[in-house]
Amino acid sequence: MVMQKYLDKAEVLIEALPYIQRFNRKIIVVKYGGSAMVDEELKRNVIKDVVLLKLVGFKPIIVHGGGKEISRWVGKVGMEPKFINGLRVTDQDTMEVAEMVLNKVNKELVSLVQSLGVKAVGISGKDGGLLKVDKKLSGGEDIGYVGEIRKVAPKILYDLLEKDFLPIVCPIGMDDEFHSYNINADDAASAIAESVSAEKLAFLTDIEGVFYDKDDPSSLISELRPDEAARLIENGNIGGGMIPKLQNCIDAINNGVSRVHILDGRIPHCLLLEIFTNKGIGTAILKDDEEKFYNGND
Ligand SMILES: Nc1ncnc2c1ncn2[C@@H]1O[C@H](COP(=O)(O)OP(=O)(O)O)[C@@H](O)[C@H]1O
Ligand SMILES: CC(=O)N[C@@H](CCC(=O)OP(=O)(O)O)C(=O)O
Repeated sequence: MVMQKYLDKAEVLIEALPYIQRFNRKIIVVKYGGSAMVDEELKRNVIKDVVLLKLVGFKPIIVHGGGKEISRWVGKVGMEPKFINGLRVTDQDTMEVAEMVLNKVNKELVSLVQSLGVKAVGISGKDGGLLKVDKKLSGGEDIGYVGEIRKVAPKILYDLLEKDFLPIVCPIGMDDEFHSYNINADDAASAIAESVSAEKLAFLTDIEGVFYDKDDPSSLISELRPDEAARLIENGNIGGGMIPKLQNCIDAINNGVSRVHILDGRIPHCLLLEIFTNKGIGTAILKDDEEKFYNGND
């Protein structure tokens, strides 16, 4: 019985080894969404996986959200959270709360990584001029201090990676006048992944992946090419926050990121399962010319 347990572990390791070799020294951007930060145990497990990726030689960068936590604090100070097309309407007061909360989440993640023995540095998109933004409108409507990323200056990330730090980025940027802007964390993650030509971009969210029918969990799609993903959006198969997420996946894959995944961050070790096993989980967005692994199953 005990022996079997170790044999199983050895099998897992043997399956993982080619992936460890293939991705050694490669950059993996992990977008860790607030919806997959529901409790401390879950957070610790997700961060443990990212730390492991670092220890076996990958170069992970975490880009995190915290939308739920921002809404909680906005409510605490007596304001009503408001969203238009998935983006938070961000007036001056909301911006202040959002920046405070995202910085708090950022440093909590830094503490977690450090507690697991890896050196981390938490920054926002303001640091080193990482994320330069313009004001973003939603369907022509002014939604306040919401940023559209115009330019990414990844030098700060390369410098941190070179010095062996794990960078943890929160989605706040600055415009040319040095005002702070709130950025959707999916936008920040894909822009950062593109700017460093990441090998992988993984979105950790609160659903198993992309469903063909948004109300039918048995309709999970394992692999999608950019044109298929665009068609799903056009045809109305996709709703809510999954629309900008999938659009970000398409943009990332069309702009130099080799592989993009949407994973259920609530599944223990979802990142490791996706990266180190042949089967994978969630939804992978493939390049146009990449062969599908699950031919016919979608
Ligand atoms: N076709 C679909 N497949 C999967 N999820 C979908 C689909 N259409 C809408 N959704 C919704 O999108 C949500 C994920 O987006 P969002 O809540 O913005 O995630 P996050 O907070 O992690 O960025 C899911 O929880 C789900 O309710
Ligand atoms: C402009 C905008 O909507 N910004 C987001 C930033 C945080 C975020 O995106 O967090 P999740 O990934 O957890 O959703 C917000 O204020 O909620």
